[in-house]
Amino acid sequence: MTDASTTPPKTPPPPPPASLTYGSKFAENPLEGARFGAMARRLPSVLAHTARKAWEVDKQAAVLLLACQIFTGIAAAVVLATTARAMTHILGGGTVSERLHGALPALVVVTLAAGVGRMCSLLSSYTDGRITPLLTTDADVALVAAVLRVESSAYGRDGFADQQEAAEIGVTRTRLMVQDAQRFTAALVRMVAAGGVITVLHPLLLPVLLLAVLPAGVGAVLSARVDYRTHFLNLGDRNVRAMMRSWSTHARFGDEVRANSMTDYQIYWYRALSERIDQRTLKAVPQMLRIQTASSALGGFFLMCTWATLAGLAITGRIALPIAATAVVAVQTAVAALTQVVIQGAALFHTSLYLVDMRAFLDLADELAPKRGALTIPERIEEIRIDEAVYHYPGKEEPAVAGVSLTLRRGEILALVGENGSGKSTLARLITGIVLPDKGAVQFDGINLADAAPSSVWSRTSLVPQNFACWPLRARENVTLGQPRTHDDGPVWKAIDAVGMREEVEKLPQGLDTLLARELFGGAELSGGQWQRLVCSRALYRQTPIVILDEPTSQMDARGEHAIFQQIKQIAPHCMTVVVTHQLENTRLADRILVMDKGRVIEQGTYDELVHAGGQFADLVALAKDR
Ligand SMILES: Nc1ncnc2c1ncn2[C@@H]1O[C@H](COP(=O)(O)OP(=O)(O)OP(=O)(O)O)[C@@H](O)[C@H]1O
Repeated sequence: MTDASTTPPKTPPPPPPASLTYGSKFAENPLEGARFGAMARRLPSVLAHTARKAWEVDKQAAVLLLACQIFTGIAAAVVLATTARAMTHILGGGTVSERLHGALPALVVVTLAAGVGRMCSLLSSYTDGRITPLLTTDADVALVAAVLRVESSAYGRDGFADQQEAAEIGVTRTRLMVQDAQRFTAALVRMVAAGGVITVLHPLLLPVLLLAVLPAGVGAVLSARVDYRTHFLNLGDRNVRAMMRSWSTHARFGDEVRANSMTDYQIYWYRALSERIDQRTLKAVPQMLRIQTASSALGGFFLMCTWATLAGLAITGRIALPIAATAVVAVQTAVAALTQVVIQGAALFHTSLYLVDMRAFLDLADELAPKRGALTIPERIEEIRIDEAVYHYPGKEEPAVAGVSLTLRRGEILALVGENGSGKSTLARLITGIVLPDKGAVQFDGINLADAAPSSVWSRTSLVPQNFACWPLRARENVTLGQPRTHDDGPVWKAIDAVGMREEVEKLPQGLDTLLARELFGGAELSGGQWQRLVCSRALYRQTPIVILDEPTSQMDARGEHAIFQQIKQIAPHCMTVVVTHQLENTRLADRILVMDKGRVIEQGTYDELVHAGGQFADLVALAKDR
């Protein structure tokens, strides 16, 4: 028996993942309100786009694909027309052997034409196999390049991540683009051929036949709409789920997850989010069933009407028996082709929706690419000047940097200090030209960064960011990344020596050639501090006139930190150095310290001046000592 008063309270269940809904101008599903006609009108442009893309990546295969489509149509027409001739003989007068003998040439032609048709279909699959991987890579690379080229501020823009996720689906769908287009045009060509033959046999058959297939077309388009709507509603959740999956299953964060007993919650969270996505998907299933049942029933009814019309025409003697027999084959061919036209047309339309998302994202990325000037920053820079710079992050009311002015000269070391969120990293980003101020200006030797080519600006800067990437590349590339000079390892070792990492790198299984990713075959892993030293060595290797170090030694031991600050002193005369740090003792080496608060500079001076000034800096130094 348990005493209720001593039973520990039951832990409440964890909250479900936050429900993510669009609340922005991207909240509009482009399909809402789109009509059947508008969708049908889109198909030619999708076909033209596919053909253009196929032509760009493999001209030979594109021509072969086109030829196959034309020959498929010709073969289908020949099969049907020649079947009519064969039927005339088979159902005509004479003995069986005489009738067969008469029909033989036509039957040979039918067999040959059918063989050509089959051959064309095989060749089409072959060309699709040649074109599709190239097209997919093209789309994938275009997407990665577009994301890499946008202004950094775009990442924080409303809806950017979701639009990127939608575009990613577009890349996946590119795999189906050629196949859908090829199947659609093959069916269209077969349908035109069969339709032509049927019209020649009797003009009444074609309209009845069209009625039989139209419901399937409408059904397929409606299904595509339901499917896309589900996809659209799930977009935000899927985006977060993908991020969560990548973080929670990454080896690098494995310890944090386990030792903080996050595992069960993460699984619960992941499952809960997946179930929410599933619920939306499952909601669409009965809708799909209703659409398909209605379209099949209607289509079946009209098909019966077609057969009844044909029977009526034959019974009343308005078409001869051999013609009626040919019409049976032609109707069957046309029904199959028409069904394929509508199904493949809907599939193509469906794929086009995702391709439109991809195109829209690429256009957006284009729009968000730097629109700065083309001026070149000289190799040697004497002065950085910031005039009343203000910067707001998208969606934030308070500016992260609220009117900062400063001048930094060659040979100077500037330290930025202040409490969390005071705007130090943002000011460092402004100095590096990663973001441009909303108001005011940042100038390198009189050149406003808004007028300079970004690549020219960044070829003059080295940045050790607060959160750096541990690139799964070889040790050498981790130093030279962004500035590869692989013909000689001398400068690489010099940079590695400068951060005191030679021994560790030499001990790696393949030295500089070691892949720094434990999770990949043959890879090795560094400690947090060793990674940070390597990132600092990259900044030293670049030998640029501007060096920005945002908490560069936060993970280092005393020896590492000492080595880095020695290096900073050593390179300082040749460049302008900005160090963001919370280790106030380290600011002693700075020529000037800027103390930031709420995006403003509230104090500045040398260490000795500030420590005796009785301001925030002195307070922070006192707090650091009072531990
Ligand atoms: N990418 C971002 N998007 C939106 N707001 C941001 C972003 N980065 C920073 N901020 C906001 O800008 C303000 C200044 O941030 P910043 O990173 O410059 O501060 P900091 O002084 O470097 O802080 P810390 O000492 O914690 O590194 C903060 O209020 C922060 O929330």
